[in-house]
Amino acid sequence: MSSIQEQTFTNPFHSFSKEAWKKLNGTRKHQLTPEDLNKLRALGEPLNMAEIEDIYFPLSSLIELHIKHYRSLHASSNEYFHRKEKHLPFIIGIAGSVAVGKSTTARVLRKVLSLLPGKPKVDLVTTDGFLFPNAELISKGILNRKGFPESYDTRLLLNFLSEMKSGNRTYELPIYSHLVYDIVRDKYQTIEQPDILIVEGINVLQVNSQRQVGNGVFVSDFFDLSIYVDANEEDIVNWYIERFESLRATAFQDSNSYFHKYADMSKEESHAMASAIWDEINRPNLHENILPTRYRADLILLKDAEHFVKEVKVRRI
Ligand SMILES: Nc1ncnc2c1ncn2[C@@H]1O[C@H](COP(=O)(O)OP(=O)(O)O)[C@@H](O)[C@H]1O
Ligand SMILES: CC(C)(COP(=O)(O)O)[C@@H](O)C(=O)NCCC(=O)O
Repeated sequence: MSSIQEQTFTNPFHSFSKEAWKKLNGTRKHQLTPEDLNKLRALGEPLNMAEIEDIYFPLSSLIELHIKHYRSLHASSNEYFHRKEKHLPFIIGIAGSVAVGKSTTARVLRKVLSLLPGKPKVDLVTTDGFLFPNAELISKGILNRKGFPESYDTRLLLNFLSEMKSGNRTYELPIYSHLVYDIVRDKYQTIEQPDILIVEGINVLQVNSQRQVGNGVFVSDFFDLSIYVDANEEDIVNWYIERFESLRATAFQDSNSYFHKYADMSKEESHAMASAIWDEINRPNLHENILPTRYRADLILLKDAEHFVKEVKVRRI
């Protein structure tokens, strides 16, 4: 008998080229305006209507199938247990590297899913709100480990998700500001009775370090569907460095920005600084904690060097 290390696994994913994927769209057509598109776009990401129609409309139709199945199972189990419980939110997890564009994927999905029949209420939560405040990271000596598993209050994240899946559907969550690079004091995001909840963050498919806080329960145990946003690492580093330079010229000029001290750097200095942050923090985190979670997802969106999805991998069911 071969050992686990020697065994090869059959690929459980079905791969679709962009061309094949967009043909799945069927007849679904949503109404999105140019203003909608502007609101969805993030710095440095050339999102366009074709990407939404070719990638996200078919994706929303697929998710609609999963939601129908989920609701029908809920109705059947209500009948079986002689209960009349209200449906619980359908929870979607979105993972991937820093700077890969998870937040844009999450925003676009929220928009297209909210246009589905019945106009479901879709809420979006980013796990940066579950980072410990800087003061706490500093006192633990781990400010330079921001984004690593130990920098998150995973217990709170698990508590939030288990409340959502227990029917307690209103919850106040902390908010993280990328501008001040910290949790915002005395400000909260209220999550109230969503039909669909999207949870986006680098850590959402991780299993190891959460063992001691979750009684063997992991964040992804609460997901009904999970997506990993993937790209070549070389492209992700370039996006990170280019974004840092664009932010230097814009957001860092704001005296409230944590990075304001870098506002007057030359382009070369800003490239060197972004590279150093990438090498010290984000690259090790990608290799140690994020990439190893990729094949735990139900669906992988693989992007090309221009940020457009070129391939979709779907776990066979
Ligand atoms: N230092 C910063 N100042 C202001 N905004 C930032 C900063 N760093 C990242 N952002 C913004 O925060 C959002 C999340 O970025 P990130 O966590 O890298 O995830 P992703 O790129 O996968 O969405 C992006 O829209 C990005 O433009
Ligand atoms: C807040 C982050 C950990 C990313 O969280 P995400 O919302 O992508 O889950 C990241 O943007 C970050 O701040 N990393 C630390 C190093 C850096 O400044 O890039």
